Amino acid sequence: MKILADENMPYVQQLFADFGRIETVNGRKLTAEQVQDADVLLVRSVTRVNPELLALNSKLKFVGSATIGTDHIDQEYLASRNVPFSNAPGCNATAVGEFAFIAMLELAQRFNSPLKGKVVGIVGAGNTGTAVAKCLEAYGIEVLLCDPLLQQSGDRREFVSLDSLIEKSDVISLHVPITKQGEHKTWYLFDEQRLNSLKQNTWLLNCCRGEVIDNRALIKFKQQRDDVKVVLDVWEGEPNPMAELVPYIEFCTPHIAGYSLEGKARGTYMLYQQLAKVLNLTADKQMDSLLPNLWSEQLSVAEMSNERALLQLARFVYDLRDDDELFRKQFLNPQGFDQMRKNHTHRREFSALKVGNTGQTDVNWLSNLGFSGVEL
Ligand SMILES: NC(=O)c1ccc[n+]([C@@H]2O[C@H](COP(=O)([O-])OP(=O)(O)OC[C@H]3O[C@@H](n4cnc5c(N)ncnc54)[C@H](O)[C@@H]3O)[C@@H](O)[C@H]2O)c1
Ligand SMILES: O=C(O)[C@H](O)[C@H](O)COP(=O)(O)O
Repeated sequence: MKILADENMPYVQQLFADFGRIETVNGRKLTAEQVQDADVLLVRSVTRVNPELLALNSKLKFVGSATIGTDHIDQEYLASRNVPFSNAPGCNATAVGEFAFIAMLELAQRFNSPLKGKVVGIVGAGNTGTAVAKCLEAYGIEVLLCDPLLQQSGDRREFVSLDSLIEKSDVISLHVPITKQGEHKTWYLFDEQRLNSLKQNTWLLNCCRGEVIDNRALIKFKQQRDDVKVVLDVWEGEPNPMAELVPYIEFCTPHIAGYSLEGKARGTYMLYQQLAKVLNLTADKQMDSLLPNLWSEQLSVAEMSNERALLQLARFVYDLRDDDELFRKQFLNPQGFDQMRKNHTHRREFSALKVGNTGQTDVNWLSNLGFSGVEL
């Protein structure tokens, strides 16, 4: 069996070698010729799986995408050909949640305006939106959720409309899939009009898909509204973000919010399990065996009395400033965006770090934030 896999998918050899012969490819440049004799195709978000890509292949038994998003997959077409498909829902949700939380702490530090006391609106309350809410609520931040689809489906949480969220939130974090049709379509959800409705000093973060914000409108808006601060992990027209937009953005990253080591491993592992199920193969490998040990270091936090201390702890895990600096240097280079993604040093999730308390202050809430807690 020939397994064609994106070269940026970790742990493919460890997990899939028993199932067949693995060939790794550049997912962005994948051609129909390369795919023609594959039995299994494992992709990431940069590969458009559509009739053109599969035109020469008549033996495909499974397509897997190690991602949450599925907008790059023509699922109807796969179904019409009876090719089973699976993505990896939730695989990197914790990574995105922690990324957005860290970005908010960075903004707070940069603008000397504490996160504590602000109201954060989350648009899209699925896996990643819920993961951000979990971090924020652990820290005692008020969270508003907008998700009309979940609301209609009977989700028992409290929801608000998008207009109300915009009106009440100091910070807005976007966590919707990209959809081009229907009542709740998200393509340019934040168009010129909606951007203009943001209240003074709003912070806007986009960690879902670039086209949820009209990036041209955002340039125009930022030219008038320096009070609004923006963090972008995703960009309209990736891998070529609009150069004029970058100077207006506080923290720029190349679509790596979900790039924790755990998140990527989980993505590959979920496909391993799905392929085994579809082809009736034995999946006896464990995900934990893939990951390096937790940090041997245990950080002792005698007290966590101010936001600066929390930011220091978060920076120990992931320093967003490094990725932002690199982005500004490299995004205009040919292949710059993709190179940054390919060479990204996967960060660990909060759970990889044990925090112990030698002081009197109660820091147990750090466990709710995701750190491995240790009582001392
Ligand atoms: N930057 C990254 O690295 C990264 C990582 C993971 C996911 N993503 C993107 O984030 C998206 C969301 O991921 P998720 O795991 O939270 O997905 P999810 O499916 O668990 O949740 C998305 C939620 O958005 C809601 N939604 C849809 N349209 C909406 C609208 N118009 N207004 C409000 N809510 C709406 C849905 O009802 C759903 O509950 C993915 O589809 C993917 O495109 C990006
Ligand atoms: O949808 C997702 O899961 C993310 O956008 C994903 O992390 C993107 O990473 P890629 O597949 O492009 O490596």
